[in-house]
Amino acid sequence: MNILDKITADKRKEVDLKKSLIPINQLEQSFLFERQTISLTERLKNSASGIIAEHKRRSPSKATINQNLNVQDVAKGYENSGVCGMSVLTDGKYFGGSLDDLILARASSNLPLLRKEFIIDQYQIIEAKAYGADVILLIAAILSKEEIKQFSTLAKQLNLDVLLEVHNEEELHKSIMPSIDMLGVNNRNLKTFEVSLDTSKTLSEMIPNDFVKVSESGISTVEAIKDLKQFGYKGFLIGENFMKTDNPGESATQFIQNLEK
Ligand SMILES: O=P(O)(O)OC[C@@H](O)[C@@H](O)c1c[nH]c2ccccc12
Repeated sequence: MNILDKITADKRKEVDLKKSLIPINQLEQSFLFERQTISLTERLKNSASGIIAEHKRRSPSKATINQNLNVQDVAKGYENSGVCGMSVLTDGKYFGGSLDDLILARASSNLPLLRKEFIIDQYQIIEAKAYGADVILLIAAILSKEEIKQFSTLAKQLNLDVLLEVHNEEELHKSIMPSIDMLGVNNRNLKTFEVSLDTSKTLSEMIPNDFVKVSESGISTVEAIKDLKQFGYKGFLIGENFMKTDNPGESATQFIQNLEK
């Protein structure tokens, strides 16, 4: 079993348990369920920097990135830095995140928020909305074409944007459909953790122009962004490079200043 198989097997158990504890109609009563969502896709189209900054304490590939920060401070810092959006890991077991992180980020910033989660059930999409997300992530490697269609259609009905993540050509081909807003290419192979920005570069020309292209993972320099922009990328998802510092918001501020020079 590779790590992605393990994560999804655990996730199924977690979601089944949650479903038995908190029914969907209870989630729909959250006051955040009625909130007007903000489109990350539109922001990225009109942004010079295109940075989406992530809150990530740890990951299967890195045991500790930063455990000492307060998610509200991170969210405020990111907002002040001028990033386009924030990604919040909500997986507990492998990434040390939670839905509380999402709600706290919502309470302390007006950025479009991406729920960074391994979505394998429609329940998690309703949950994302109930906890204040604006965008969901769908990972092609763990979903069938039919699931991608169903899940993205539900997200659109809830006014959530959809970022569909791929890592290779096969995943890309099964994912291209009108209910997707953004196509993210993960430079990290989630099965082996190998990282290469060449993945974004190679897949870029196969992505139709009507999707906003996002390059994810392993980005740590402004040069990398300038390079990826030549391949049509509009969005850049950065986690560790900011989170490994004492002040991620300040790091993002400096990064964006350097990008604009
Ligand atoms: O910390 P990095 O290398 O900048 O990566 C951020 C983000 O792309 C990464 O956390 C990520 C991309 N896709 C995912 C899917 C699940 C969990 C995490 C991820």
